[in-house]
Amino acid sequence: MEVAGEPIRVQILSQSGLTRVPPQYVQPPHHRPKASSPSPPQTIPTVDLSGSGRDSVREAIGQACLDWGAFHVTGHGIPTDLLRAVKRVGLTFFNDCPVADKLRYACDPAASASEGYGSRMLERDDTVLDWRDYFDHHTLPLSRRDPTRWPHFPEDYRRVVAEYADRAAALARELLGLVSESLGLPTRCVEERVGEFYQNITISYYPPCPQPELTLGLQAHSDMGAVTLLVQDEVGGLEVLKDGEWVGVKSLDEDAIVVLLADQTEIITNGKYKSAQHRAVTNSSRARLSVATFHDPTKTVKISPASQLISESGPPRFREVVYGDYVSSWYTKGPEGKRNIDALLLD
Ligand SMILES: O=C(O)CCC(=O)C(=O)O
Ligand SMILES: [Fe+2]
Repeated sequence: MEVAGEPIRVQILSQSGLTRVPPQYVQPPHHRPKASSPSPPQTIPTVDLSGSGRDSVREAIGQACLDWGAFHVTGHGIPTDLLRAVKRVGLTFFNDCPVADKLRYACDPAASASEGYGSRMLERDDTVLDWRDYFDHHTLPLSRRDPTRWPHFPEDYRRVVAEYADRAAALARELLGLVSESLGLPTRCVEERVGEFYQNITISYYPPCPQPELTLGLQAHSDMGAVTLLVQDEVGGLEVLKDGEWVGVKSLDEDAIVVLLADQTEIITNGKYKSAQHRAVTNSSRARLSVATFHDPTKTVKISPASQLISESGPPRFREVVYGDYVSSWYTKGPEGKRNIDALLLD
């Protein structure tokens, strides 16, 4: 949707006081969120990384990966103040920066995952739009990191995002180590197959929506890389698919981080662990902010199941893929649940 050549932002729509969402944002009935179910909702598990002994932490991670592909971590060592700060700077940018200033950082609407302030996720313009604006930051490797392309306001924005990026990468490495060990693999097995992290941070802003029952903040997908860390505020709206049902992921206490296994980890583990399908729903009263940190392979890396997990009785389940080809397919075809990883399945 374009206004005078400038792609519109959902926040501007939301603030215009409309009472019905424009048709481009209306999901087909089978994609719409359900009214909350009366049964007590189950939720993703929590793993305390500072818990007693690596054996039990490894076991808890393994079980969470088998059952959900998504879990909260606490005791991870990233200071709560830094988690608070990364949400604060994001929210300040969206709430307090004048639109004209924000648009100085507009991302290139023709390129997928380009850095900056945007709203549309896919290149295709025939898909239903998400009720979301975002700011995407290229953070690792350091050769991609140029904080002058990030907001200048509030004044500690760039320092906070850079500091958080480094702490998140260290945590992602630790988690992939535990994932490897939980499958009986050497600690660095999954990390080595991923190679040097390509890390992006997307701060998503979901404005209040006049018709939350018709829209999605972010359509159902699994993340394409290796592992995603997600910091969310207390508003809530993230949902994970479990046994065919969408389950809400409430924010826990302030230092909890949501971990989502992504598609390349599913391939490397030969499908022993599945990537988590997730989406974001909207609400009519409160804007929501989340900070997603993606840890992906470099585009030239070839990803295939770890040889240690392959045997005569357990043949490879996925064919090898060059990660860059996977990314291109994801952005051109769209996620549609897990169609991109399903396309790699061997008989
Ligand atoms: O905002 C959220 O909770 C989900 C964000 C997400 O899934 C993504 O950016 O890939
Ligand atoms: Fe995601």
